[in-house]
Amino acid sequence: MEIAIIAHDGKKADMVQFLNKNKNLLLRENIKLIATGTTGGKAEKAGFKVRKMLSGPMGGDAQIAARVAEGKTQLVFFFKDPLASHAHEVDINMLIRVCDVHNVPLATNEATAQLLLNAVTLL
Ligand SMILES: O=C(CO)COP(=O)(O)O
Repeated sequence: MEIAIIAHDGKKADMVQFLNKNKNLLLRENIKLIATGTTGGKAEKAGFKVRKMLSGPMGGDAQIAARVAEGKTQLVFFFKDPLASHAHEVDINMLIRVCDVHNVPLATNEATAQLLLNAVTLL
């Protein structure tokens, strides 16, 4: 299963904490992580193997949306910062829309991500 991880700057520390908390599951061989550039770099530093796309503002969200549309990414954890504005808001909304179009589970906060990941452990 390919899982995309994305975090806005104000949520990157939370994402790393979430990844570490769920390390046992996320390091399983059948789980592949992809990420927007900077988020992926942080995850790598924490010891995760991650396929990195471009940074979000440079098109990384759009690249992940394309993988969702192509059926390559099955789950998206997107820790959005609702208190910041983003130059690439259209890309962010496009990724959310593409997940809805293709019925791909998308968590936009940590609590939802944890619930989804708990469900993955039951698969
Ligand atoms: O901007 C982002 C998502 O919209 C995240 O991108 P980075 O992981 O490259 O910071």
